[in-house]
Amino acid sequence: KKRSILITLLLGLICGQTFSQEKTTQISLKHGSHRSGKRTDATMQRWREYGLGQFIHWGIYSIPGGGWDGKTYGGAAEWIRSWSGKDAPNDWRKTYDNLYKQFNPVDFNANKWAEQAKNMGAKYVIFTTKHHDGFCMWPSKYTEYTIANTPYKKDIVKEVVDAYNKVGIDVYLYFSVMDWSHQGWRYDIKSPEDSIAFESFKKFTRNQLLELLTSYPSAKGLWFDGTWDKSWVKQAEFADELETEMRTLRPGLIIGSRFRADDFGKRHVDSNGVMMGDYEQGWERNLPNSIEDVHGHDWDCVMTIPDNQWGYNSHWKGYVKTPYNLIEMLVKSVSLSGNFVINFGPDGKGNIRQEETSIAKEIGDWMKTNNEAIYGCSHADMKKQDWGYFTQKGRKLYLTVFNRPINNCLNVEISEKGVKPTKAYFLANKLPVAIQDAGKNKQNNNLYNIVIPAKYISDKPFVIVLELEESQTNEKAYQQART
Ligand SMILES: C[C@@H]1O/C(=N\OC(=O)Nc2ccccc2)[C@@H](O)[C@H](O)[C@@H]1O
Repeated sequence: KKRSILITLLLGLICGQTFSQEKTTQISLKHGSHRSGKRTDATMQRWREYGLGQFIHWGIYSIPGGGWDGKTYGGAAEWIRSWSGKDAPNDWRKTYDNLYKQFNPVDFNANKWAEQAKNMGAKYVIFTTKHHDGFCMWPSKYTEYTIANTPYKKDIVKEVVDAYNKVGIDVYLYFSVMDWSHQGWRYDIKSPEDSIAFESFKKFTRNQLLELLTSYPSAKGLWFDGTWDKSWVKQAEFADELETEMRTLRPGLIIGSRFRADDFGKRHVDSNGVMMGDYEQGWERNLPNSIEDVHGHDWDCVMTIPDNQWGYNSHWKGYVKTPYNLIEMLVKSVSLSGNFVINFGPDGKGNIRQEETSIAKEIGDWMKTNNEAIYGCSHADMKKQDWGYFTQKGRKLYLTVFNRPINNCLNVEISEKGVKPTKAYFLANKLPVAIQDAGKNKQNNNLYNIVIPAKYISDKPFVIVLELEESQTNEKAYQQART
C-alpha cells in the first residue's frame, strides 16, 4: 500500500512538472504577434464602439453578376473569373479580362450610397479596392488593370472615401493580396522561377499598399483578404516588415488578424496563441456563440445577406436573411463585444439592388429607436437568457428582447455581488417597467424578473434599459470566486 502511494505521488510530481513546463514554454518567434491584449488607443476605441458596419463588394465581377449569356451559375459571383469546366461560361477568362473595357457604372452615386449607409446606422464601411481578380478601383500606377483605363475613368475609391467621410462614416480599405491578374502571383513557391516571380509580386503588393495609404490618408484601416495560400504564408518576414512599415507611415492604422502568418505559418494567432493584428477577422459569415469563443480579442463578423455572395449576383439562391435575422446578429455581436458588418453588392451599373435597399431601410428604422443599445456597448457579465441579449454601457444594461416570454417576465441574474438594479424602462418611450425581486440562486446571485406590461404590443425586437447601482467593489466579487 505504502509503495503504491509513493508511486502515485511520484507520478503526480512528474506530470505536474511536465504540465508546468508546457504551460510556461514560449516558442521564440521573430514574426509573431508584437503585442498582446486589446489596443488601448483612442483610434481603436473608436473602432470598438462602431457596432454596425457596411461592407461593399464592387468590381468587374459585378458586371456578369454570377452569370453569362443568360445562364447563371452557383458559385460566389466575385469568384466568377476563377470558375472553370461545366460551372463556367465557356472560354471565360479572355472574355472576363476584357470586361473592364466596358465598365461604365453610369448609375453610380457615392453620395447616395453614403446617405443610405448613414440612414441604416452604419458607423464604418469596408470597400473593395482590389479583389482577387486584381482589378483596381483606384488609378494605381503599378498596373494597367485599373479604373483609369475604363470608360468610367474616375477614381472610385476616392469618390467612396470622400462621400462616406462627408456623412461621418469611417472608411476601411479591403485589399486582396491574392491577385490573379499579376504575372508574379503564385499559389506556392516550388522553384527558383517561382521565387523570382513572387519577389516581383511582393514588390508590387508593397507599392500598391503604400500607394493606397498615401492616396487616401483618411482611411482608418486595411481589411486584408486572400492571404491563405502557401506563397504568402511563407512570407513571414516580408509581411511583418511591411505591416510595421504601414503602421509607421500611418500611426493608429487598424489591421486585422488576416494579413500575415508567423515564422511557422500560423495565421490569425501566432505559434504562442497570441493574436496577430488588432482584431480577429476569422468571423466570416459566422458568429461566436459565447464570450469564451472571443478569447478577449476585438473582432468583427462580416456577413452576406444571401448564403454566400459578396459581389452582385443577379439570382440570389438559397436563404436570404430578413432584416430581423440581421438585427439579431448585430445585437448578438455587440453582446459579445464585436462589430457586425453587413455586405452590399452593387451591380455593374452602380445600383444597390432593391432587396438591399429595403433591408437597409428596415434596419435603419430599428436603429433610429434602439441605437443606444448598440453604439459604444459591449458584453455584459450576465447569464445569457432565452428572451434575447444583454449589452452594456457603464451602469446601463440594455435588454434586447427577440423572444418575448409568454409570462412577460424577463429573467435577469446579476452576478456582480451586492449590485442591485435601480430602475427599468423602455428605451423607446422611457415608460417605466416593474422589477420583481426573485430571490437568490444557489450561487447566491440576485435574481429578478423584469415584467413587460401585458398590454405592451410590439411586432419588432424591443429594448428595456436596466440601470444598475454603482459596483460595490472595483474587482467583480464573483471573479474572485471563480479563480
Ligand atoms: C469577405 C470575403 O472574404 C473571402 N474569403 O474569406 C475567407 O476565405 N474566409 C474564411 C475562410 C476560412 C475560415 C474563416 C474565414 C473572399 O474570398 C470572398 O470573396 C469575400 O471577399
